[in-house]
Amino acid sequence: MGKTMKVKKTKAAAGTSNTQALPFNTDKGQHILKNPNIVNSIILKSAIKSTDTVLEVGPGTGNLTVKLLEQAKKVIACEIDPRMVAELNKRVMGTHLHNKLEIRPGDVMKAEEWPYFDVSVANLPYQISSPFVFRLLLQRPLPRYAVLMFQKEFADRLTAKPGDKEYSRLSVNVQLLAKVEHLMKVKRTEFRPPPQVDSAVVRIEPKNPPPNICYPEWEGMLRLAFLRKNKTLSSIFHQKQIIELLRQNYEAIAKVQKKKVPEDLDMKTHIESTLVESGLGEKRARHMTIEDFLKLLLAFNKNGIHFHV
Ligand SMILES: C[S@@+](CC[C@H](N)C(=O)[O-])C[C@H]1O[C@@H](n2cnc3c(N)ncnc32)[C@H](O)[C@@H]1O
Repeated sequence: MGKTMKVKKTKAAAGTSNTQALPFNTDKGQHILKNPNIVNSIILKSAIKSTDTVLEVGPGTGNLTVKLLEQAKKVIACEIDPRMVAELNKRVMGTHLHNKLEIRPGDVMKAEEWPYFDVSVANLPYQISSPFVFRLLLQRPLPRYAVLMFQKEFADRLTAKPGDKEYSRLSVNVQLLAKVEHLMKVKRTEFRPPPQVDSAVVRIEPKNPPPNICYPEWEGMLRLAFLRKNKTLSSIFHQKQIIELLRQNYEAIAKVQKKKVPEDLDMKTHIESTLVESGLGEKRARHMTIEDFLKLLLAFNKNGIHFHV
C-alpha cells in the first residue's frame, strides 16, 4: 500500500461519478457494480456500525465507498489504479464524507502491513481472492468479519460442505479459521463491463481465538489427504512416495529431538495402525469434516508422524 493520500476539498458531490469516459482495465479486475440495489444490499448485509473502521479493497469509482462512508466512522480504501484514485478523490472531495476517507494508493497485497480495521467490505478484484482471504485471516487484531464479492466458483468452494462437489482444500483451510456464509448471488450482467462469470457475496467471520494448531503440519497433511479427494485415506497413505516422505520426516524430527529411531520401524505398518486407531482410514477427504481432519492430525502427531520438518 502506498502512502496515505489526503482527500482535498473541492466542489464535486458524492453520489455522482463521471465514469462514462473512463476505460476500465479488466486485467486489474475492473468490473464496476452498476446496479445500486446490489450496492445497497451489500451495505445492508454488511451491518456496519458507526464506530467501525472499514477496509475496502479496490474502491474503483467509489460506488460502494460512498455508501460505506455514510455508515462507518472511517473507510480506508486501497486502490491500485491511479486513475481510479483520482476519480474517487474527485467524487468525495468537498462533501461531508471526505474527512472519513483515507485512500491508500497501491497494490494491497504488496503492502508490508495492513492498517487496523474492524470490518472489510469489498468487490474484490478476482485475481487476489485467495491471497486476500488468507492474509485477512492472518491479520492481527482479527477483524470482526468481512463481506466480500468473489467469482461464484471461488465462493462455492469457500462455502462448500463435506460431500459437496466443490469441497476442497480451500474450503477446509478457510473453514478451519472462519465461519463462512453465502449471502447472495450476483449476475455478471450487473457489472460494467460484464465479467465472463457470475459472482457471489460471502461473509467471512474469523474464529476468535483461532484454533491452536501447527499450520504447516495441518497444511502438509491436507495436501496429502486431498491429493485424490475421492480415495480413502488408507489408499492414499499406502503410496510408496508418501510412506518414504513420512519416514524421512520421522527420522529428521527424531534427530532434532535426539531420539533413537527404532531399528525395526516399519513406516507402512506404523501409518496403517495410526489410521486404524483414528477410525478414519476408510474415510475420503471429500466427506471429512474439520473435526475429522483435526482428529487425524492429532493421531498422526501423537505417533510421531509429521508433515512438516
Ligand atoms: C471489481 S472492481 C470493484 C470496483 C468498485 N468497488 C465497485 O464495486 O464497483 C476491483 C477494483 O480493484 C482494483 N484493484 C485491482 N487489483 C488491486 C490490488 N492488488 N490492490 C488494490 N486494488 C486493486 C481495481 O483497479 C478496481 O478498481
